[in-house]
Amino acid sequence: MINQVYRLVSARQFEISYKDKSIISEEVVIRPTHLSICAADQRYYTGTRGEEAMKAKLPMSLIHEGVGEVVFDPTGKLDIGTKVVMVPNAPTETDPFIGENYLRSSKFRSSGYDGFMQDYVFLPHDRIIKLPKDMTMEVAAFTELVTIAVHCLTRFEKKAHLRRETFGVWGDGNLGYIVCLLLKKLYPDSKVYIFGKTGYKLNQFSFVDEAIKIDNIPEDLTIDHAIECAGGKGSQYAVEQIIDHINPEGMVCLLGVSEYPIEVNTRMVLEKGLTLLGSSRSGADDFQRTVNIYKEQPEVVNYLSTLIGEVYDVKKLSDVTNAFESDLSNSWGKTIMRWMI
Ligand SMILES: NC(=O)C1=CN([C@@H]2O[C@H](COP(=O)(O)OP(=O)(O)OC[C@H]3O[C@@H](n4cnc5c(N)ncnc54)[C@H](OP(=O)(O)O)[C@@H]3O)[C@@H](O)[C@H]2O)C=CC1
Ligand SMILES: O=C(CO)[C@H](O)[C@H](O)COP(=O)(O)O
Ligand SMILES: [Zn+2]
Repeated sequence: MINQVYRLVSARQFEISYKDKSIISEEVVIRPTHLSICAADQRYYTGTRGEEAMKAKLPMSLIHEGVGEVVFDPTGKLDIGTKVVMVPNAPTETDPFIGENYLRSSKFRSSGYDGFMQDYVFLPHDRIIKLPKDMTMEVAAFTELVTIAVHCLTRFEKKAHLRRETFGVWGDGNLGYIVCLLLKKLYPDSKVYIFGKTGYKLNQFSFVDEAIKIDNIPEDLTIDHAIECAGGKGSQYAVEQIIDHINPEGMVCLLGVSEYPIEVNTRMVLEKGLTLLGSSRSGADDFQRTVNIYKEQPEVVNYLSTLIGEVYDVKKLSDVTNAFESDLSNSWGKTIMRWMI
């Protein structure tokens, strides 16, 4: 069959390409239904990812957050119409110590390898997770972002010391919201503070113990562990404040992506004996864990629906451009594309 793949060819410029694909294989054919825009896609779309990376990775289909429906399963295991979330990481080997998302040999969709902006996506069974039948698909669309938080907190749980009385989360956006929500679910007896820049965004964090503006942090406030979800240059300011307010031997989980190297006060990292734990992307196990949370704690899905921003019906390529442009000016929530192209 001929599959249409919608690729970014240069900043702000998409083109259609045609790929011949045989359906006589082990792979399941999925029709994407809801796609969600990540900050990483925006860095490619706007060209801010940097000239070198743009040159090396384009042309490339964007989007690594998405769900769809099974249209054909050669093994017959999945019924046609089954709603699934697609795993963007594609490992080519396994390692007993290194996670699939950290293996340098793994491919990641929409980072040098075609993403989900296609008519059909072809995936092996281990890259597909079945969703609950009654799942809100606009929320399911950004499941990959939820898996980032699940992955980070799973690693934190294994590596951090056991005093977890207070957590500080820096970044009053999508990822900060998800991390705070999961922290309150995982550690109901702990205090969770969100640190951000904007009053109306901080007001959305109704479930945290305190929402604090970064220019108004009490000097004597301390936290046991911190999660940085700011990104860009904001990561540097966030890490600076984290180091000031974290207790000795705390863990600083780094999630925000910065295009440029940021400065870190290593003297105080040493003096306080801090651990910096970077996490990037996620693996199939994190997706399964996340879908289990959706099933077992449906109130999490309700809270996540606060993050549904603009929802666009995409029927032609110019609708994709409109969705990306509008996402740039939306200050709260995720932009979702109902994939009807
Ligand atoms: N590690 C990983 O695997 C992943 C990392 N990411 C990265 O995480 C980051 C956050 O993503 P996302 O939540 O979607 O983006 P958002 O833009 O929604 O959130 C970032 C928020 O942090 C705020 N902020 C900026 N500087 C500071 C600061 N010094 N202290 C506190 N808050 C600050 C921003 O405010 P304002 O907009 O006003 O500047 C914004 O509200 C991005 O860099 C993204 O690329 C995303 C997915 C996966
Ligand atoms: O968003 C992400 C995962 O969800 C990562 O930030 C993204 O994969 C980084 O990739 P790139 O190097 O292409 O910017
Ligand atoms: Zn992403």
